[in-house]
Amino acid sequence: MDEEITSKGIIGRGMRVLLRAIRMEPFMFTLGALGAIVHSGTTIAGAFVSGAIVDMVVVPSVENGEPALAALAIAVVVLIFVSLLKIAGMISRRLGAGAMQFRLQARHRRLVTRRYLGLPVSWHQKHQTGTLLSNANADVEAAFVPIAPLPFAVGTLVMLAAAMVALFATDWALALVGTLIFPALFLLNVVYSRKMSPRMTRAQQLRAEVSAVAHESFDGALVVKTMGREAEETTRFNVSADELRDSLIRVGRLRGLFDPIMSALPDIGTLAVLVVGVWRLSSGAIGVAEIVSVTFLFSVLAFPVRAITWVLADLPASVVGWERVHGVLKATGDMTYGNGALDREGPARLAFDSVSFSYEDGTKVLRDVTFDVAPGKTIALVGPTGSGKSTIASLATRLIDPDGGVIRVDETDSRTLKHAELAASVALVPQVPFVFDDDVRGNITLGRDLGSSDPDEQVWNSLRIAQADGFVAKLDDGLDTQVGERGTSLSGGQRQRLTLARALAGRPRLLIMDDATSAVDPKVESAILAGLKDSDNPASVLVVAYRRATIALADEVVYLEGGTVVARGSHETLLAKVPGYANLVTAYERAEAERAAEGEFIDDSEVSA
Ligand SMILES: Nc1ncnc2c1ncn2[C@@H]1O[C@H](COP(=O)(O)OP(=O)(O)OP(=O)(O)O)[C@@H](O)[C@H]1O
Repeated sequence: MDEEITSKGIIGRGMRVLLRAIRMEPFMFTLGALGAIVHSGTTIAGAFVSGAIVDMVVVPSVENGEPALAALAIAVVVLIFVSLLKIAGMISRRLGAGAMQFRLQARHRRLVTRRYLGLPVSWHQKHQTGTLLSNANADVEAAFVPIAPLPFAVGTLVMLAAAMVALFATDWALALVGTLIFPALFLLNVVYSRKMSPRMTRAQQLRAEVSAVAHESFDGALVVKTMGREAEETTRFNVSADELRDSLIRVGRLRGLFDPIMSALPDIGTLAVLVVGVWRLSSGAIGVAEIVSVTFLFSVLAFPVRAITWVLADLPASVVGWERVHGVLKATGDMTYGNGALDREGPARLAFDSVSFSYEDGTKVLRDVTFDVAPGKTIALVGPTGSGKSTIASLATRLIDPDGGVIRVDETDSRTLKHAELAASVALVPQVPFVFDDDVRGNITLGRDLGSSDPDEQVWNSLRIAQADGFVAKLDDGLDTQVGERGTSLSGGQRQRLTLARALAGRPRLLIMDDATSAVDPKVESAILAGLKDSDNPASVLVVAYRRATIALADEVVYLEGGTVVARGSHETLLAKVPGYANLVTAYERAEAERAAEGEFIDDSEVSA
């Protein structure tokens, strides 16, 4: 994604981002821009009111030796009126600009996050989590930074145009100074943003890199600590952080060089106005009031002109941020859905019909896989590592789609089901359990309507079948106990059982367990499978199994080797007839006995009644 972002045509691309932002927030932009125009108009008016005051109050007072009180009173009223208008303009400009910027940021954070959830697993596997965090945060912010000064800049443009008209109306020689200074300001701004663009692009990329490295270090904290790699990991982070620092210093250095030049130009203008003005005054072409007005005009212009600089200076970062955000928003690979619906009651049927699948690298992982799980039956999926068991689990839950063949739930091709229909009937309990930073109840319900008059009763029911009710009852606050990042740390087996209870709480009609009870004591695992069969909502089960006891509880075994179904039948038949299967199960049994001897399931052997 990053390679596509170049500094070519940055102003044009930046303007397109701004126009898109204006189209998305027309009301707030209008409020801000109108406020800015009023502010600019009153600033120019202020310059000419000052000139008029010199002409009508100061000069007559000096000439007559007594204050021109009536004119002074009028001047005060006009000045107060102009100032009040200016204040109102400023408030409206700031409100409009602020609301526009923060609303756009919030909206795009939501869009990016929603897009992440919509994109398929394959897309996520290709993108680092740190980069995704940076897209949703730093990039969204950067994309809309120029929005804050945008209405001000628009107002300033109007002000510059009005100032030019006023200058020409006053005196051509003074107008000449303006025609030199104003374009020079623009030119400088353009040069600045051209030079800044590649520096900003690099800084933004490095920001994402720092975030990715940091995320990986935190995620792998356990490995880093146990392997004693803290120093190396810190160095890796420091290298990234130093690179970002240097890159930001390069940005700052350029800003430091251009900023003073940009503030100095209007002052040079003021100086030129004084020189030209004195010459014009001596030749009688203009009066003192005109010189005061124009000098005042140049001095009040110095600050607003910076607003244009702010917008242009932040354009490169905005373009980079926006293009990274847009990269996520336009990412394709979405799954398509049909209108099909499934029954809501009774165990479901799952059928794989000549299914083949390859990951993006092109190697075929599954070939012509055909098997079915009849309603209410438990099928054990057994096979050596890498034979394709997890891939079958992902296909059955439609995390991925097959390249060939059909997967049917009941009698319906799962690709023709409407969105979320499959999730209502089929639940996956993954290999690696995930516990949210929430209480036990929240982790089980996930905010779903469990369709029960007593949701807690249903939560306890699921915990019971998952053999998790015992340890949850012993937690200090029961279902209210915080688990996950902020709360109680759970053992591996407890996390697995909580994840299983979460799947069960949705009363699935088909349960796919992908090695989901590997950290659970074998006795507990058997109790779970037995409980599933006896439950009030019996489901069909496809279980990736290793243990003889688990396999023995299944109605049938599907044995995979190298992505194809080699045999299917009862455990005893396969044991007797398929040497590969017999070797594998015996090897598992030996490994299991070693794990038990090492006391691996010590915290996890409690079986509830
Ligand atoms: N995201 C991926 N991209 C590319 N190849 C993958 C991906 N996931 C798995 N594979 C490959 O697909 C094959 C099947 O993997 P899968 O995880 O389905 O096997 P498995 O039988 O579940 O293995 P295990 O028992 O070790 O969990 C393996 O060769 C694996 O390297």
